[in-house]
Amino acid sequence: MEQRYATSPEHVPGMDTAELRRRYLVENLFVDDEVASVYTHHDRVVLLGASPVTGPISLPTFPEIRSEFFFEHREAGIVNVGGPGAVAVDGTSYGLAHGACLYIGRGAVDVVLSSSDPSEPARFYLVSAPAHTTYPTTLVEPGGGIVRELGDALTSNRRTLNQYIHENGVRSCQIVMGVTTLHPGSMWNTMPAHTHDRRTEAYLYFDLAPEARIIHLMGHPSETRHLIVADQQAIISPSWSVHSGVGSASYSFVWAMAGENQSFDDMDGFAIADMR
Ligand SMILES: O=C(O)C(=O)C[C@H](O)C(=O)CO
Ligand SMILES: [Zn+2]
Repeated sequence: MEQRYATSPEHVPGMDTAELRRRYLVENLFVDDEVASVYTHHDRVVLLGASPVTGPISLPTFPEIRSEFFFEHREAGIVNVGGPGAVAVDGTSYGLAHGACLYIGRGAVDVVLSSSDPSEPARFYLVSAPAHTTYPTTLVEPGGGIVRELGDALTSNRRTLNQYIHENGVRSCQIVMGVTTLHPGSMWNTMPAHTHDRRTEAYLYFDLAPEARIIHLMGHPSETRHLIVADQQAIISPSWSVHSGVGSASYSFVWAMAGENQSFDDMDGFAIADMR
């Protein structure tokens, strides 16, 4: 499991492109028949990617989390960004279509990930945080949860948010998770941008054409930097960082948060005119 220690906004101005990418961009989450994992010390969030091709993958535990099994002290949300697949949790199988979300509560022992068709493998993206109690493992179908329409075609930011795991829906200890899909012709996500100093957030961009890229903005609003991001790559966004992007083609992204509270609207917005 790759370890990424926490950073502060004062570190960012001194970083070159390679260091920004090494600290905040997760490039290779999906390797056939493997589990890739990154532990960020921002709110102790774990990002994990699994792509079962030749057979099912049993979710391992990792020495870095000092747990007998992965969910001994943790919970997670999983979104499938690949072909259809299934996740079996202690013997109960949940089918995950492309874009579906599964919440797995603390205490699940045996988690097995599989693809329905090896020629179109599932790609399971998992975001996990420490959990103090157990909530029921629950599946949300693509397009489910609370739906919010934001932005306007005239400002190229019309988008639909599906809130899957949140305080008024599928319950969790810390994880808040959903998917945002840009409408045709709209390219800007999360603009106007915001921070939420009480939560770390991670984005995973998906359904982006292979040759297309996202220009993702990060950093303190008064000192932003950008990352050029390809399909199925993730961003770690510390609590002090804006997280917003513009695509060179249409795309969706999984957003997930953990931290002090689960209040989606607890954010501090910034007009673009005030950003640097
Ligand atoms: O398009 C958006 O705006 C988002 O999806 C915003 C994220 O959900 C987010 O940043 C939540 O804090
Ligand atoms: Zn946010």
